[in-house]
Amino acid sequence: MQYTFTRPLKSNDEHSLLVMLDTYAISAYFETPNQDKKLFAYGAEKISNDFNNINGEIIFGGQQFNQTYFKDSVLMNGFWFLPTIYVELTESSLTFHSETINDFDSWLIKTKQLLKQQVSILNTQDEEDWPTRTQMLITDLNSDAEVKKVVFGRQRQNQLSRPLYAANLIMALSVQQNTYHVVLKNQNELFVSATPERLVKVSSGYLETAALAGTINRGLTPSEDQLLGESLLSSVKNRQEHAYVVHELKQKLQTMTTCLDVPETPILLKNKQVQHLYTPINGKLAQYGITDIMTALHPTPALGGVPKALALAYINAHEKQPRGLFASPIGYYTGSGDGEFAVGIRSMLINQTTRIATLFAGAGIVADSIAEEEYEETGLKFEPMQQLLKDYNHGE
Ligand SMILES: C=C(O[C@H]1C=CC=C(C(=O)O)[C@@H]1O)C(=O)O
Repeated sequence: MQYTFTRPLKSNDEHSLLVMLDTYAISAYFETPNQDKKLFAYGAEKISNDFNNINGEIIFGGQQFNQTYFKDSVLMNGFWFLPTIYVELTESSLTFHSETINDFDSWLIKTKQLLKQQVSILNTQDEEDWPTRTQMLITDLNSDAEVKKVVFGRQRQNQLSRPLYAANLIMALSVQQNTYHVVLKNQNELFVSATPERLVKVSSGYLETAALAGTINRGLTPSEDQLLGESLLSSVKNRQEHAYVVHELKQKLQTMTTCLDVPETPILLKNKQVQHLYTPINGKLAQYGITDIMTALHPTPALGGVPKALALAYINAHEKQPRGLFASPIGYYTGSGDGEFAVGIRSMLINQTTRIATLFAGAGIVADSIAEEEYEETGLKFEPMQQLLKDYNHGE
């Protein structure tokens, strides 16, 4: 971009940058799990619902899960934009990029006060028949040898008393450790995710992805937590669920990378509410850019199922609502083919006009899954966003 400069980070920069997100009709925020990078994007020079139709120095956004139309939403049907301004924070520095503004500090000074307005949840609606439908899926998996795994999703709607601010949400997200924090804003819609799952990161020809599938709750004490982790690592059902993901990532990436490193056994990745089986996978890319990898991998068997086509057909036919950006790539890519995409799970869509927050969760179902356990697991997976709606009032 025309104007770019870097300076040391000042103590209130981050706060001001967060508040600025709400003053633009279109904006985005992307924070990595180890917080080594925080990206802020403001305003749009170009917009498209298809990443194939937009390019530029850096593009932010998300792809819809599949072609199923998500009613009354622009964001959820695929939303990509080239920002007017973007800012990158590292631990100690700030880099500002803009096509039109050449004085960052006088732009930032226009920041309004952070507004703090209490929000309450007026009512909550769940898909109460989900365990029954999941039991039907388990029966189908046991009678149809061809379908091995389906990641079955559910949604929960919370009616809120008032609209929410992206800045307050992001501040309140800080309790969710070891996860990406992503917010995409378009007009009256906000998509928010505290996802532990990376789809892919590409940096100077080096690729990092991971298999993340297989879940158990966290313990109340360190020893209980360790026992739960050990039982997850030795669970045949969870190892199978996980192995499908590793196998497919390996297959897809073998022809697209060199020096592909796929560890034999998973380790544990611990979040606030759950712990997962996790296999980090790395490789070198000779000719492909990040969007090629995204297209090849999405949706992995951690979000769709095995075999992919049959699982997606099942999801389309049996989930109650389209997914939109749930379980889809969200993040950014650059003109040189680098970038990072997380997967939009542990997520919600907020419609500021209707004041409905729709929460999303899914679970990998295999033949020996137990419907009630999967219902509990998806309940835990709602928690990061359900908690966020409660914590919102206690934000800064
Ligand atoms: C689909 C979700 O999680 C996926 C990622 C990690 C573990 C999963 C599992 O154990 O089922 C899911 O495959 C979700 O959180 O909504």
